[in-house]
Amino acid sequence: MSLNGADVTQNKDESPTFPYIQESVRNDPFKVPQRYTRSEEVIQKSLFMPQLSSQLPVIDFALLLDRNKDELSKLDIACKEWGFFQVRQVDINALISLQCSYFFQIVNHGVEIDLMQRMKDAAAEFFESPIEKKIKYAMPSGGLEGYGHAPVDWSDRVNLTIYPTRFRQLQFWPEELKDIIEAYSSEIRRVGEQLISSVSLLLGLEEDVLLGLHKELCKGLRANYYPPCNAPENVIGLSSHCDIRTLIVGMQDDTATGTQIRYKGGWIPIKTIPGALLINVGDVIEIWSNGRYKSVEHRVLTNKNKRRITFVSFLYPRDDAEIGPFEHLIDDENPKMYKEITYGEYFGHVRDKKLAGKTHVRATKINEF
Ligand SMILES: O=C(O)CCC(=O)C(=O)O
Ligand SMILES: [Fe+2]
Repeated sequence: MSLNGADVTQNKDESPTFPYIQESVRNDPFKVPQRYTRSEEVIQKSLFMPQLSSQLPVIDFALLLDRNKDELSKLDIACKEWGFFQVRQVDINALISLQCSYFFQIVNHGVEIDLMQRMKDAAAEFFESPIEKKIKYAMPSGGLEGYGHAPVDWSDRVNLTIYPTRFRQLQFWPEELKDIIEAYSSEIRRVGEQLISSVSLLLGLEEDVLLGLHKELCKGLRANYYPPCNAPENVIGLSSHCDIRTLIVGMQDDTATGTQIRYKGGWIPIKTIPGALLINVGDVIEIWSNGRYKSVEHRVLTNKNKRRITFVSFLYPRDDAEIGPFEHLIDDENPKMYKEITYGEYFGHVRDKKLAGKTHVRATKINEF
């Protein structure tokens, strides 16, 4: 049975049950259906390295805009060694509670704390509203946009294309989120464009080259909702994956953690500074840079008592953009690692595949053909 495209099944007393995790938890907070239970091997324990997660590089956005050499080289190291970093807003109140070392790493990404909070509040209100209201925006089966759920992961989501505006599918935009999505996305696009320009300089190109190669900078927004789980050690909120885009600008939930990055064969939990934006390198930069910068595997675990909402803004090229490695980054020491492909071909190749660590970018590696 299908209601507005969403998969809906009937249970014994004929009331519909929706395949959304949040609804399942609402109906029975103690139940963890078998299909979400993952093996111990898949779940793999997290490494307890608090000193490492708090060292996630912090980039000073204002200095980056001034093309400050030290900050650019910090960005270079962040992209090379971590693939993940954070940019933060100056917020004196939050600073007071921080360790001293962070005082020297204050950055200013310029996105108003109030705007970020309004995005969080509006999305929380949407997710907490009755299913009958949310289902109006349900992602059709096989579709990519709208209010959906991960098939085997413990999360629901709203997924939307934001830019270029002609690609928008407004029927999937919750009415009450429209204005805030517009305001938030425009700010995040500004931050993303500046970061891509900085990466362009680091790769030895003029600052507008990388953006130009996108043909048009496209942007998607995903709000992830991770309901609490009675057996968090048995489920995964979002399976291990690398993002197939250029650059990803995330806004974490300051009230609960869960996101982890692959580090030396293990997993380390990420804890961002309140007000920070979390940035990660996607496959497209890995390919363009011939592997100098890596898109890092990450995953999300869930919490027993707390729900968690995160926002991920994906920046990526238009389908006809070429994404082969730059010639000047290929030499005897750095042989060409990936083959030329258009972004559309790359996306087509991965869109129907399951989330699975680094398998996607590996498929474009020269020696795997
Ligand atoms: O929720 C998060 O922090 C990460 C989500 C993520 O990796 C994604 O949506 O691709
Ligand atoms: Fe991701």
